[in-house]
Amino acid sequence: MTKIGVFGANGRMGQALIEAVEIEKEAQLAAAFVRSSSPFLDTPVRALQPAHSSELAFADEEGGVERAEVLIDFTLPQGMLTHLQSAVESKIPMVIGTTGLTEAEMDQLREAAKTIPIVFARNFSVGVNLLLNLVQTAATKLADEMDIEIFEAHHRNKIDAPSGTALAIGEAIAEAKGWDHDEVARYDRSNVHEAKSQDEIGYSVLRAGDIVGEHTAYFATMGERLELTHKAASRLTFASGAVRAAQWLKNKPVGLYDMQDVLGLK
Ligand SMILES: NC(=O)C1=CN([C@@H]2O[C@H](COP(=O)(O)OP(=O)(O)OC[C@H]3O[C@@H](n4cnc5c(N)ncnc54)[C@H](OP(=O)(O)O)[C@@H]3O)[C@@H](O)[C@H]2O)C=CC1
Ligand SMILES: O=C(O)C1=N[C@H](C(=O)O)C[C@H](O)C1
Repeated sequence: MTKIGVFGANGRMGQALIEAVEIEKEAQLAAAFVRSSSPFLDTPVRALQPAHSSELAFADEEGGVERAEVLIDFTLPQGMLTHLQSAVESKIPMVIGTTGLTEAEMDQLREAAKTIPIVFARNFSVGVNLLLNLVQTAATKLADEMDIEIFEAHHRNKIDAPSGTALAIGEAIAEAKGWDHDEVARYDRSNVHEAKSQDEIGYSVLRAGDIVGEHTAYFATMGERLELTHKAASRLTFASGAVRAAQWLKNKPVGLYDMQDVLGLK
């Protein structure tokens, strides 16, 4: 049995995580943390999740992390870093799915992984983690003159863009090509008045309605086009992956892992 603490428990992913823990027989919800200022503080988890089986109430994130054997964070970068500090102080392993981190914030995460075991992934679905391998195959096997573009679509409330997954796909392609991702990433063509070059990775973003998460990598040349697409139909997909990662991480040595480590895809 793995006792799990969820930060941002009232959020979209927080709610999906509570559901995923409930479904997993070998996991138990030890704490559902919200901000000190949250209107949900001290209200029963059942108020948001009527099917939840325990008497647990939403708890203040500023204390009590030691109730959990593994902590899970899908919040925002600033919140995640505060939660990470609590995890490090209490030496509790942490699964992190928060996206939109700057390089400096990533450095703090890497530093924390010298003290506690961490799984950090910008997408916890099995399909996307396989896609990261498939795009590397496409990038190395297809002819050099391919145009490479990445498209992502998400719900209207997503804040960061391009999505963490889109960037992970681009970074995987750049690695396979031997490119520096920062040098080849093209986020905006509105001021580029010239033809597309084959040594760049273009990104495009759509935000609309309730789209859970869709990603396509395009490899295109004259006469043919390969499109590799993943579509998530439910947040439970990511949440179940994160719970699986938490169970996997529980007894692992200190270090930084990703979902490909959890799934054995490396
Ligand atoms: N890696 C993956 O597979 C996936 C990653 N994500 C990522 O997860 C994150 C959350 O997404 P989602 O659930 O849709 O977002 P929501 O806005 O629904 O939830 C965010 C949660 O974080 C809390 N929060 C925000 N800021 C802080 C802070 N400074 N301190 C403490 N808590 C804070 C919010 O609390 P409050 O309500 O009080 O503001 C809320 O509970 C995003 O970064 C998203 O990209 C999402 C899906 C899959
Ligand atoms: O914010 C979301 O919703 C999602 N975020 C992740 C990302 O930025 O890639 C993963 C997933 O696509 C959903």
